[in-house]
Amino acid sequence: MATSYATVTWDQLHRDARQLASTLISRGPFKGIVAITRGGMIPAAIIARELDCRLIETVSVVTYDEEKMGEPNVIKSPEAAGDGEGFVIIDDLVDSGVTAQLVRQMLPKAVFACLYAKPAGRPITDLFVVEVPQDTWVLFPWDTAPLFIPPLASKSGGED
Ligand SMILES: O=P(O)(O)OC[C@H]1O[C@H](OP(=O)(O)OP(=O)(O)O)[C@H](O)[C@@H]1O
Ligand SMILES: Nc1nc2[nH]cnc2c(=O)[nH]1
Ligand SMILES: [Mg+2]
Repeated sequence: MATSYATVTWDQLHRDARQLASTLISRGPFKGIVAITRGGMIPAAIIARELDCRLIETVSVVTYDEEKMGEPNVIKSPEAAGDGEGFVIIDDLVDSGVTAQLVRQMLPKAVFACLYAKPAGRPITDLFVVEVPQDTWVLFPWDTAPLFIPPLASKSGGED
């Protein structure tokens, strides 16, 4: 169970995806992108725009039910990417690295890149943007909504 949470805003995610794209430029050109659904799809769309890449394949791996980890289950394979040659795999993050490892086995010649990496998954990546502590759960913009917080001085806010 995570001991803390890190919230990523849309702005931050966009900046981090652009930074990943600028690093990927020197590893390309790429024939296409393989997005790991669902979390990799928005980062992949931003990177595809920056790299002027229009061939996007997906691979669907179901590993987590909310914060609970289970056995990874591949429900769609990345047929169009062959053995991965000329492709870059994009995900939002690596945590244990189980999802990344499974996809790398399917696409051994692809480059693997993600926005955020926890220490256990970091060695499986070729590229990532920000390292996150292992016990922190990353909250993505699609997981969250702005919430009203009462002022400290209000009767219902602040100290109990
Ligand atoms: O390194 P791991 O421990 O395998 O965890 C990382 C994976 O977990 C999350 O996906 P999730 O399975 O929650 O599915 P989603 O992308 O559809 O939300 C995240 O998007 C990564 O794909
Ligand atoms: N949203 C989210 N999904 C995950 N899947 C595995 N680790 C994480 C995490 O830190 N945040
Ligand atoms: Mg995912």
